[in-house]
Amino acid sequence: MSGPKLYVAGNWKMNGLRPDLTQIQAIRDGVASVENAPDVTVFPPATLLHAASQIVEGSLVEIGAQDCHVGEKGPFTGDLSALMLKDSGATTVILGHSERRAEHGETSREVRAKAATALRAGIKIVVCIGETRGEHVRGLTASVCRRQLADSLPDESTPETTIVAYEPVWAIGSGVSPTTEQITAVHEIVRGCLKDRFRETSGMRWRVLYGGSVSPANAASTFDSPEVDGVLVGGASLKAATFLEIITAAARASERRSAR
Ligand SMILES: O=C(CO)COP(=O)(O)O
Repeated sequence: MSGPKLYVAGNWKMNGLRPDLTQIQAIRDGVASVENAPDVTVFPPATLLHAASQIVEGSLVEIGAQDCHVGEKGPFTGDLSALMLKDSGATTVILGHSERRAEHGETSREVRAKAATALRAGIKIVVCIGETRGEHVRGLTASVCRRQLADSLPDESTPETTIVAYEPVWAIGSGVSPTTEQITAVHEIVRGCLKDRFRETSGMRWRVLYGGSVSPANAASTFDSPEVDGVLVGGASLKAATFLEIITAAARASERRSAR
């Protein structure tokens, strides 16, 4: 299988104070000793971006941010621009996370505009999509994901700059996750949309991540799906030891894949 290199992302959400930077150090050092390590990006809160970026400088680990403003600069009190994030050392930004869609009323249209701004600023993007429990139960998963993807991704997206994360809202922080087959089915839909939209032959160059209650206990089975190019981890990324177990599971999975 010759897909992209596996990718493990840790979304710290609104967690982390300066003493927690030791976790970033431990992740950096741990990744350096994992053979066939995946690409790893940690997304701490904005207050830690600069310090975290300095810690990972010259290492295999990158630092990302969790949101940006749609504008480049101006009178937007309390907001952060993509250029500011880049200036603090972030290489990537998560956009359209379901927590922002739900709590800040972010629409896919806004996500797409933010994504275009981030790409113009030279920042990579992780665009999140995923259905709610109600939509899942009503059999709307495929249509919701298709629509969110179409509306959230800017035309400027490329496989090098853009990652899609499928995060079913009902799986986030719940300890419940879809079966590997369910994840595979949605990722196939996502890849099909990417293939059609960007006129590619297979869609296999794009990274499609799974997120939602990923843990050391289920990471290996998640990577059993050849459609999974990586994971977006919330709670289990806060402690380096736990996050490194997931990173190691990704490394073993990439070895199994290349042996096929
Ligand atoms: O929302 C998530 C990552 O962006 C997933 O969070 P949990 O891993 O805590 O379920």
